[in-house]
Amino acid sequence: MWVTSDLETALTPTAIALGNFDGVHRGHQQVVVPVVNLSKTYEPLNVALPVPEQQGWVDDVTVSASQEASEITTIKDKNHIYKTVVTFNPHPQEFFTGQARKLLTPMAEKVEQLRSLGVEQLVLLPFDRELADLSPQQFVEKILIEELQANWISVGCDFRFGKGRTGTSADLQAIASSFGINVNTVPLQTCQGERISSSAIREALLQGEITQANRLLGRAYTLSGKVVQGKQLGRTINFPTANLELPPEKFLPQTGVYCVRAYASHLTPLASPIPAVMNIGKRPTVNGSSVTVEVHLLDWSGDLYGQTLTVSLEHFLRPEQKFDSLNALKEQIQADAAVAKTLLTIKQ
Ligand SMILES: Cc1cc2nc3c(=O)[nH]c(=O)nc-3n(C[C@H](O)[C@H](O)[C@H](O)COP(=O)(O)O)c2cc1C
Ligand SMILES: Nc1ncnc2c1ncn2[C@@H]1O[C@H](COP(=O)(O)OP(=O)(O)O)[C@@H](O)[C@H]1O
Repeated sequence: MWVTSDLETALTPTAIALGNFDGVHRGHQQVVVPVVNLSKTYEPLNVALPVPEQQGWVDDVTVSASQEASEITTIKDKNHIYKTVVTFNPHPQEFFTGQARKLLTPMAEKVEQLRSLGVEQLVLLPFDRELADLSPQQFVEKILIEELQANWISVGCDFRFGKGRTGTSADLQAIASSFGINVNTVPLQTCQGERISSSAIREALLQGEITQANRLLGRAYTLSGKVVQGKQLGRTINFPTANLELPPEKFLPQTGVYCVRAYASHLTPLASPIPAVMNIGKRPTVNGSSVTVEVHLLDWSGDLYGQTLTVSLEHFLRPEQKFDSLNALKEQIQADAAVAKTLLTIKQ
């Protein structure tokens, strides 16, 4: 997938899903998938082809700008409409409040999720004063049509854009149609009567309602990070734990103990996760001070330091407790592991 924050290097013409898409949840997927599924025979409305000078191909979860320039020219095809997600960076709310937001899908995870849906390009519009001041008409004309040569646009029905968030999805439809461009407006999606939204997923995660969060997401919530050193106490109680270093902006669920599946690409094919237990918390038993995320892989041993480990959350098991001794903690972790094995075996 091609990732760019520079409009001059965007691949055009485009079919665009427009929005913030934090979480890439089931509602977001309803907006993005029609773009991906757009018929291959769809005729481009225009064929102007500026050749990009910079590149940022992302073939795995790492966002980088290190690939070969020749790759762009290889796939550039004047009859091809690039299936594109256009989003804002930083999030407009972050720009206006100056406060960083915790994210369900930090950039690397968002890229991976969109890529797995079949998106070919992610355009990260730098959200600055100039962009914030564009009227809805100017935003559509300058950004979507002139710069990105949009042929087709998909948005959620609650999408707002342009100066002061004055533009609605109906305005987008009216403006775009004056240029002969169709807008697909997706109604709000619900799941068992509840609206699917990033806020509902955050709320469920904060309550430890993992099944509900996963249902709204359409997949299991994941945490992904590099394995770093801890206090090396785990091995002394026969429960070594891989300590995950997460992006600082990653949204964390309620603290406590979870039943998870662990994926490490260097160890197992992605299809074969390793059952595991995880603790998110301050570890009061050992007088820990900061929140850590630690994973013990069941019936497994090996060296994980420096590797990237991803865990998918399956069940919340219990809140974190302060035990009188390491031995008491060890007995509880044994019990947690037994419950996790049962839960994961039943589900498989
Ligand atoms: C499944 C599981 C459950 C845990 N539960 C608790 C707990 O209830 N209270 C606590 O203080 N620490 C808990 N921990 C964290 C341990 O205190 C921690 O893994 C141990 O101190 C070793 O950490 P280290 O190897 O990073 O030094 C748990 C860890 C795991 C893997
Ligand atoms: N089953 C396992 N689950 C997690 N880590 C394991 C396991 N077996 C071995 N390890 C290794 O042990 C390390 C954790 O040991 P631990 O004593 O808890 O040290 P630390 O405090 O540095 O995490 C992991 O980072 C990994 O390299």
